[in-house]
Amino acid sequence: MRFSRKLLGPFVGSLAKKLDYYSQFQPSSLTIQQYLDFGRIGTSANSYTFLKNELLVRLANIMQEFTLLPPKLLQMPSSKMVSNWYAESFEDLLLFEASDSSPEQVARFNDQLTVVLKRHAHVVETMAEGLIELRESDGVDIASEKGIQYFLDRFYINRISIRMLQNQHLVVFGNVLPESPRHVGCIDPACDVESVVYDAFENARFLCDRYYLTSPSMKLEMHNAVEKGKPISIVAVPSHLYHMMFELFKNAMRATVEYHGVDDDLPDIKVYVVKGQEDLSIKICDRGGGVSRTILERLYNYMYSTAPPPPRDGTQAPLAGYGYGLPLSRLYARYFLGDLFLVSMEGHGTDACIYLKAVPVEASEVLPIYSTSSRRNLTMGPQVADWSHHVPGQGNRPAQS
Ligand SMILES: Nc1ncnc2c1ncn2[C@@H]1O[C@H](COP(=O)(O)OP(=O)(O)OP(=O)(O)O)[C@@H](O)[C@H]1O
Repeated sequence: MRFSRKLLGPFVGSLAKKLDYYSQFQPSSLTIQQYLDFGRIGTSANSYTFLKNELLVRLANIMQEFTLLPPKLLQMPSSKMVSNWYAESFEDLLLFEASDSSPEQVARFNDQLTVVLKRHAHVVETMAEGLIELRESDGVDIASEKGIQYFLDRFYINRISIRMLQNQHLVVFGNVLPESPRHVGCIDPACDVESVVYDAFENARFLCDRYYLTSPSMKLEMHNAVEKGKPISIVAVPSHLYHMMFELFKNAMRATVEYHGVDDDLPDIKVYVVKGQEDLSIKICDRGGGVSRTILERLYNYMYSTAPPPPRDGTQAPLAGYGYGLPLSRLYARYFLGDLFLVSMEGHGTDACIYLKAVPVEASEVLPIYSTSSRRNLTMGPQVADWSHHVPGQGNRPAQS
């Protein structure tokens, strides 16, 4: 039975009850090693049994948080579309709740997963449109903006994790072909970091050349501190690493060309890749003029970009657009307990650093849990600052109660 969503709030009736039920459970974090082991020795029936429950749990946890977004944002056409997609997918997967794990059921489930993956393909852009619609219609107050920022980090990392589970199952046990015979699902047990770096650089350079008719070169240094002199490889999802590198290269190239001008000799982008016992570290250094500390704080904000907005008809792949490159890349890094941050010197350039866990048993999924604290953070107002400092241009104001 389909639940009617047109008349009431986002999630109503029996759907809301099922959401309440599944959101009581915490998502089960897996390590890359567990993904790998299961991909090698698991069976499709076991994978199906785990997934049909885990997907409902992960969806329910985030859908509950969705309902706590500012009502004005939930009323925007694009946000409504996204919430409908989630409700439809949750209902689609509920159909398998009580079913057995016969090969016919598993095949039906795999077909359903394909539909769900396709339905959610444009969630990021559509949610971004929802924010633009909100800004254009009404503006956003600081309390709401903080809550939205907190939600989007959780929403997108949840989405990354759900797609990981689905893709992994469909490649290992369904009809989707792996990228190479070496891959286990979407994981490469011997991901060649150098070739991912080159791939990302060349593709970013292609966009940069097309947009500015020039682009900086790259100087790459690799250092394997674990197996001296050997190429660096790690167990990783190459598409995630590629995504981060591509976004950081686009930013470094844009900053370099805009700071030096198209006619100048452009300074190289320097890249260092080091594999240690615990971390794989990558540093991308540009001389694109850097940013001030005030601006640096805002760069992970989903509502911040200095680039003109991308065309809405999708005609041309822009070099920069919604301002999602950095926040999303940081989520890809954090998803398996890595991190990404920028160090900048205004007037000179920026270093972007990525850290990934080099040991697959330590690379554990970071997943949002719907809880009292998440409810509070989503709905809380701005924090009252308890430090005294002079705000330029505002004079000395009486303390606010
Ligand atoms: N290396 C850098 N040097 C200087 N400024 C930077 C650098 N990296 C990012 N920025 C600034 O941060 C802003 C946000 O970057 P981000 O990658 O999140 O979004 P974007 O590049 O504007 O758009 P897109 O969504 O296409 O990535 C950029 O618009 C730019 O002003």
